Order: sequence, then structure tokens, then C-alpha cells
Amino acid sequence: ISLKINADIVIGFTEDERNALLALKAGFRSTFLDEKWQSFDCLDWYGVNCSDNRVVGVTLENLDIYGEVNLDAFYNLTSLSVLSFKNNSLFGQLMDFSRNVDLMQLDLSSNRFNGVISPSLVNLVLLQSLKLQDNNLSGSIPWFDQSSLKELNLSNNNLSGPIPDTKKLQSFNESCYDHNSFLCGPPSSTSCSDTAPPGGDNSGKPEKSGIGVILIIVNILGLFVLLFLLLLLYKNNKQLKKKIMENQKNIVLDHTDVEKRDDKEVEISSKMISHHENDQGKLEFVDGVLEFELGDLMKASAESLGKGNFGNTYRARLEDGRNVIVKRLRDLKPLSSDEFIKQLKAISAQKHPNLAPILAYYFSKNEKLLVQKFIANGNLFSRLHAGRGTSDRIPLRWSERLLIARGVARALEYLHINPNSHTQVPHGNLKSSNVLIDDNNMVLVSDYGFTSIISNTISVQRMFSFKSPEFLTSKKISKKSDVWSYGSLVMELLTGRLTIQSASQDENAVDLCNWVHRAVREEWTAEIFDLEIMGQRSATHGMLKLLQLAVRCCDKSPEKRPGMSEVVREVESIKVPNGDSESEDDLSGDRSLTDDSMSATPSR
Ligand SMILES: Nc1ncnc2c1ncn2[C@@H]1O[C@H](COP(=O)(O)OP(=O)(O)OP(=O)(O)O)[C@@H](O)[C@H]1O
Repeated sequence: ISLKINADIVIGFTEDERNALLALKAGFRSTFLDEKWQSFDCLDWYGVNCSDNRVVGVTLENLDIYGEVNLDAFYNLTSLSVLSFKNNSLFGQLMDFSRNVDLMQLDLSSNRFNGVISPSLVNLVLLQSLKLQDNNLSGSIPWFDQSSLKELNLSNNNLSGPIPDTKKLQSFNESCYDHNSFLCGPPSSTSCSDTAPPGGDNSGKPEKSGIGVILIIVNILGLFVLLFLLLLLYKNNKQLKKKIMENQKNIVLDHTDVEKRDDKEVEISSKMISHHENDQGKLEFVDGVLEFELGDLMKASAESLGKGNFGNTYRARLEDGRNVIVKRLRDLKPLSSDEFIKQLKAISAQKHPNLAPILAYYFSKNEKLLVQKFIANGNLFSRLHAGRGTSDRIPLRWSERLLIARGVARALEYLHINPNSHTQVPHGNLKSSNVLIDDNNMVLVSDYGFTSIISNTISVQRMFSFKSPEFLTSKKISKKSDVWSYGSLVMELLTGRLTIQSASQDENAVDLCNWVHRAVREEWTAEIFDLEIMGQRSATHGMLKLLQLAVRCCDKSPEKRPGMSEVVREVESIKVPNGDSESEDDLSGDRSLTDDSMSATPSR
């Protein structure tokens, strides 16, 4: 038997991978590569390393290659583990690495890459070495915190802003961040108050100039003179004194005092802040009925619930016993008072049984507050993950999870349709800590509409929707990004796993949308579902249906994801088991899940 070899058959890599490398080469001016990257056998390709018929390494160092690298150049190289373009003359934005989940070493040092450090890198949980030094990268450093990261060099770029306060980034020494225009905060020795904001000509490398130091001294002296004059005025002018006293009534929460103290209950009545005349603001109630005054809030005791991505959140107990939530918003767009009020009016006009109601808001020069109804039963993140492995843990049953999936779907559908407005703002930051559960086990989604008030740079860094595949390529979020976040949230409900959306600092957290595609491709079965619900055999059908829906919501292409109305229809079509059948399941004690019905492959 003669074996006919087709000369066009690719060996060692897939055809898609070979085409991707050819497309990459097309952007380069390199006669060397033109010559070396031709054959159909990966072995012949200079600098390309293949294993198990997949490209696992591309190492093109010191070759004087000039050219631009496409943003999605590595889209098809999904087994890539090592990539180095060290010391060439490559330019353009950093590539999107969201599909290169196996990437362990990335060296793009000594080139001319510009733009921001791709946020897709934050999600690479195997990344060990990241070398981006000696380029023209700008913007702030993303919140890297993967435990895998052992080596980092971001020096000699135009990066700016505080070095994020993550355990990992703080563990590298100063030299990794050296020579960046406006980077500040630990572990660098530059204090953030010393750095000028980025702008103007950014090309120069940092070097703290003598002029900068003189300016700071002049500023401090100016401040002293001002204080002295104020004191004189204060002494001599009784009227002014009276005014200051009046201003003192317009109290806003004292940031530093509340944060510094460890004890959770903090009396905030005497913590007065605003000394500026133009600091006065008004507490606007959404329903127009003045339920309490700002002064009442100030008299309340406050418990810090945590530092969210967009400000600190407190539970304030009013004198009449009522609890309200006060969010001190930060990192807002530069909105005027009118603009802020307009946006907050629009956000709070959205009313739905599954949206956490906003009660009031407050704007002054130094303080922007959001007052919300206090939701008593905590958030989904704690309900799903807290106390695992301990006897205190009360399992979250399948019926409860299904009802949560329903409630969240309905809330998103409402936001996407928004009958009260011509414009609909996607939620933008759906995650389990923003899903609250009240006394009646009602699901309430919070923090909606923030995309219209939070500054774009902060949204890009911190809001979950901005991590969707389409944002990484097209830089756009939409209602379909919310659908993607919803898919991820449903996966969290089904698997009980930690997602990077809710627990970015945790080394066990994974991008569940990526993970589920792998799980389905590799036909994992029982391992997908949370042990707490796996025993509920009567729920198997419903669990599979919800999983199939989550897979569709997690589709890489936004167009292929269902709209929220379709999602609601599908979730509502899943039967909620009654208490009896769930109890029978519990009694059966059968936790094995091995029959064929558990295949995760979506049905057509
Ligand atoms: N209306 C509310 N009632 C009860 N708890 C709330 C309410 N709003 C927020 N919380 C809780 O307060 C804590 C801090 O919330 P916050 O929204 O500031 O941060 P986050 O949800 O962790 O992150 P992000 O800022 O990205 O939304 C969370 O545990 C959240 O569940």
C-alpha cells in the first residue's frame, strides 16, 4: 500500500495556528522570517516550539524585527505557554491574551509597545514571568494578584498612578517599577502626593527634578500663609465665625476617622468635615419625601461593611432604629452637581422588585453619598462560599439557587428594557457580592447604573463587564457584556467555585466563563456541580438546563449570547422543586453522579 503524502498537510501545529503565525509575520518587516517561516512543518519554523501538535512557544529575540503586532494576533494560539519578542522594534498596543490561558512566560521587553498594559493579563492564572520593561506603555498598572507570578519587570515605561495594593504587586521590589513617569506609592519610594498627574509630554522618563521639590516647598509655605490669614480673619470677623459654625452643621461622614479605627461600631455624629462654604450639599430623597436629614445620618452609629471598588460602604443606624446603607462614592467622572443629580435621578428611577432600592443621594464638593435600603440577609457571595467545610455551614439548596438565578435575570432584563427611560445603562458590574438577599429571601441586585457615574479608567480596571471578551478586543461593553457576567454568576451558583469576578485576590478563583467552555469541551460531567446540590437527583434535569444556558451566556461572541428576555424565559421554564422532593433527595444520601444523563454537552 503506498502512502500518499499530501504536501499541504500541516505537521506539528494546527492550520489555524500556522495561519495565525503567517498573519503575525505579515505585520513584520523581516526577510529572515519570510525565509524561515514557510514550510508546513512546525519543526522548520525558527523560534516556534510545538508539542502535541500545538504551538506552545514563540521566541523571537534580538532579531531587529520592525513592525506592528495585531491586538488579536494570539487569538488562535490557545496552547501558547512561552512568548518572547525581547529586543526588537515592535510597536502597537499590547495584545489581548484572554485566550492564552496556558501562558506562563511573557517577555516583550525592549520594544516600542505603547498603550496600556492589557487587562487580559490579570486573568492568566499560570503566568509566572512578565517582562514589559523598556517600552512606551502608559496608564495605570492593572490589579495583578495571581499567586503564580514570580518575576515582574515594568520599569522604563510611562506608567502612572498608584501601584495597586495587591499582595503580589506589593511583594516585588522597587526596581521592578523604576523609571516610570508618574508611578507612585509603595513599594516605590515616590509618595503619591509628590507626583504630578500625567499629561502634556509624557515621553520623558521620570527623574524627580529640583523644580518639583521647590514647587512642593512653595505649596507648603503658601498653605501656612493661607492658614495664618484665615486665623486672622477668624479672630477679627465675628460674622465669618458665625458662618463657619453654620457650616459645621452640614456634616459629612469623616473618612479617615471611620477607616482608621478597628472597632466596627463608630460614633460619627461629632466627625465633622466640611469647612468650605461651597461644600454644602443637600440630601435628595428619591421619592421626594424627606425621611431624615443629613444631621440624622451624622448622629447615627456606623459600621464599616467594607471597601468596595467605588467607595466605602457603611451601615448607619439612625436614632429611630432604622438601618440604612451609606456608600461614599469615589473615582467618579468629573460631574458637576447638576450632572450628578441628573444621573442619580435616572439610576434611582429604575424600580423593580429585584433591584435594591436607592433612598437618597448627596453631592457636595468633597463628598458624594448614596443612601440605600439596608438588606438584612447578606450577599450571595457569603451565602455561597462562607463557612465551607465547617459545621456552621447551611447548604444552599438547588431551589434557592434557581430562585436567585431567576431574580437576577429579571433584574437585568428590567435594566436592559428600562421602561422609564430612553437610555438603558447596562449593570456593568454584576457579581455575587452585588446580589443581596433580604429577610424574605428575595433577591435584590445592587450597584446598578454605576457605569454612568464612575470614571472610565476606573470602570475599565474594576468593573467585571470590562473583562468580557468583547471589551478586550473592541473596547466596548453592552447589554451582552451583562449577559456574559450573568453566565459567570450562574456558573458560580452551579459549581460553588470562586470566580475572579468576586474573589480576584483568591488564588483558587477562576474565570468561570472560560472554565465552563473547557469543561464542556472535555466532557467533564459530575465534577461541574457543587457537591452541595449534586446529591439532589430530582434536580438533575434543571441543573443541566441551567448549565446549558450559562454556556450560551458565556459565548465568546456577544451576538451569539441570548438577550436577557430569552434568559428569563428559559430560567423560568426550569421547574423549582418543592420542599418535599428536596427533602427526599437529602434523605437518599446518594451523592454519586455518574449516569449518562449528566453529560455537560449542550443539547441542540
Ligand atoms: N444595601 C445593602 N444592604 C446590605 N449590605 C450591602 C448593601 N450594599 C452593599 N452591601 C454589602 O456591603 C459590602 C460592601 O459593598 P460594596 O458595594 O462597597 O463592595 P463590593 O460589592 O464588595 O464591591 P463593588 O464596589 O465592586 O460593588 C458588601 O459585602 C455588600 O454585599
